[in-house]
Amino acid sequence: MGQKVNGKDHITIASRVEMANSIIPTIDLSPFFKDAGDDVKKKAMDIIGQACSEYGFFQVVNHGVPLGLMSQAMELSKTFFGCPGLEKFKSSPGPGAPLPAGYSKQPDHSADKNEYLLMFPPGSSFNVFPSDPPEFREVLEEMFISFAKLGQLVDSIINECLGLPPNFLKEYNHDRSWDFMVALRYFPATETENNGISEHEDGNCITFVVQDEVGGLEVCKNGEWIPVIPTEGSLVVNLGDVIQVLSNNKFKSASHRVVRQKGRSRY
Ligand SMILES: O=C(O)CCC(=O)C(=O)O
Ligand SMILES: [Fe+2]
Repeated sequence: MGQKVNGKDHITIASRVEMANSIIPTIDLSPFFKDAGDDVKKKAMDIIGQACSEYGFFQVVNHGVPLGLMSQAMELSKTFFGCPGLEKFKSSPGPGAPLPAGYSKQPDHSADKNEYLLMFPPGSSFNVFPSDPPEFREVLEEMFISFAKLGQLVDSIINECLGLPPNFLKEYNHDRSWDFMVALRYFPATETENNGISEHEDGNCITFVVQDEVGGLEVCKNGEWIPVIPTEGSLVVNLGDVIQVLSNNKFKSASHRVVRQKGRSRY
């Protein structure tokens, strides 16, 4: 009997260690930007396919979004969210948008403790931009265009990983006018709670996340929460429900959440 208990304990500990060691895979996308051989691309696609089945999440480096632009957007975002509330509310959403484009703060009763600035594609009549910092709008618009390009590449990779007919996802997603981008600031945790965004799955195809060094994004795998460790310059790719359904559940739309740290905002 003693042995049986030991055996059981051993399995429990082993699986805990395995979970703690789980790392969301990082893939180098540079082969897709140059004339690399098909075998190099295939290797990258195999890892992406496996990450999509196992986690529904992966990270990418050499993704084509300029690193200088990413850090500039992050800095400007911190400057904007550091402005007084009255200033920020000058960019509150206008009427009629399907999502609140412009600046919003979660209401006090919400379990999610964050504020955000949401935008649709550059040129959308719904967009509302702050005038301060002055370069913010231009940088956000550039980021948007850069992410849209990366979105096309990732769509084509996922398309091939799933063995869908050529250009299936491109045609399926031909209307890009409802793509949106959000700059978020999560407030520091308090003594009693640390929820930034409650556990959820994204309902779209693909989400890209740039998180600062504070981190806090966690992905659920087999009931365990795996932190997505922030690495400078890398981007997180998160598959949503549409891909899970189109893949017949082969690829996951994983539950994820953001936990806040004490004493620091997270962007
Ligand atoms: O801020 C993050 O890391 C993730 C945000 C998120 O999950 C979402 O906006 O759907
Ligand atoms: Fe999400």
